Amino acid sequence: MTKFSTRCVIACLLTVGMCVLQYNLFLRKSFKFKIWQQNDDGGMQSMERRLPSALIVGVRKGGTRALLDAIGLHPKVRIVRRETHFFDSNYSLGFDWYKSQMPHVESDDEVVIEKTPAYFTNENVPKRVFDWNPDMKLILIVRHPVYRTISDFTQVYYNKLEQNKSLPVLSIEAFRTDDVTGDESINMEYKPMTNSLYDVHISKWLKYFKIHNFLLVNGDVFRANPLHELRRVEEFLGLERAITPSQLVFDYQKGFFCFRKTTKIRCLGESKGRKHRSISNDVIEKLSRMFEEHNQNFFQLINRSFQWD
Ligand SMILES: Nc1ncnc2c1ncn2[C@@H]1O[C@H](COP(=O)(O)OS(=O)(=O)O)[C@@H](OP(=O)(O)O)[C@H]1O
Repeated sequence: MTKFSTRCVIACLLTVGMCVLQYNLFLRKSFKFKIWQQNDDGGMQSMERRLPSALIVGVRKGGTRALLDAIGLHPKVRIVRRETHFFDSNYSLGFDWYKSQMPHVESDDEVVIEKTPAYFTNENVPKRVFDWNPDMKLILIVRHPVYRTISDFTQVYYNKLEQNKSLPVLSIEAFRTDDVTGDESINMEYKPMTNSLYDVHISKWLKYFKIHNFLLVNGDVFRANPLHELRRVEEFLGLERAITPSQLVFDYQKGFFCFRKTTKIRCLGESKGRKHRSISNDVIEKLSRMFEEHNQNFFQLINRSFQWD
């Protein structure tokens, strides 16, 4: 190659390099200084991640997954698909790790939201969340405690079945009998039962947060009429009403609502809404009696009541 053509190649490369640099600077300026990269579809995707400003903290089997998916229909909401378990199990991994789990955001008015139902019942979580962000928006979706317990028990039952372990019987696991008095009480070592003692768990949160940090979502109403509760969530998150009835599609076969973001309709997986283990009326009545006092305490703590008769 002659000296002249080498110079030409170098000049061309420099020009292309300058153009790429200018283009990047232009993108950063016009997209509020965020770093963008090309995604698989050829479009541009922001590389910025942001920690959540709202958490769905529970309750387990309350409808947390459906609520997360449904609020994710809102154009200004970015959801964290997997349960990060950051504030309970993965805290030692640090906030950089937590941030790496977050979705990409494109504008400052987007709300990032995460759900890990184990947060509600873990003793360490309230203080950790409060120390990090005392203004955190906390969403708690609760459900009739008796049916939540049966749902939790059903999940545990099928997990054990899959692992070829011995299968539990709810009436044996749920209660304890006092050797002296013969009185029966809740087995405080059995999680499907203790997870339903909402008063016990919310008390631990209220040592740090005020009740107005919480939005209480009625899981039984949400399941039958999601939009009713979604409007409350939109308001709580400071968002405009944007989720439309046409995005909530009832699937008659499943007996649940599915969610339409673009053209695709997404229903929840097999482990949600599966047939519950059959429980006798006697056991259901006993469960109701045992939860009654806890429910009343819970209503006092949250200044609201639910129809859980
Ligand atoms: N739209 C829609 N689709 C499917 N399932 C729905 C929906 N809305 C509410 N639910 C109820 O959600 C219950 C599961 O709750 P979670 O998602 O919180 O469970 S988990 O704790 O994450 O395992 C699940 O409980 P079970 O019916 O007992 O399985 C459902 O009743």
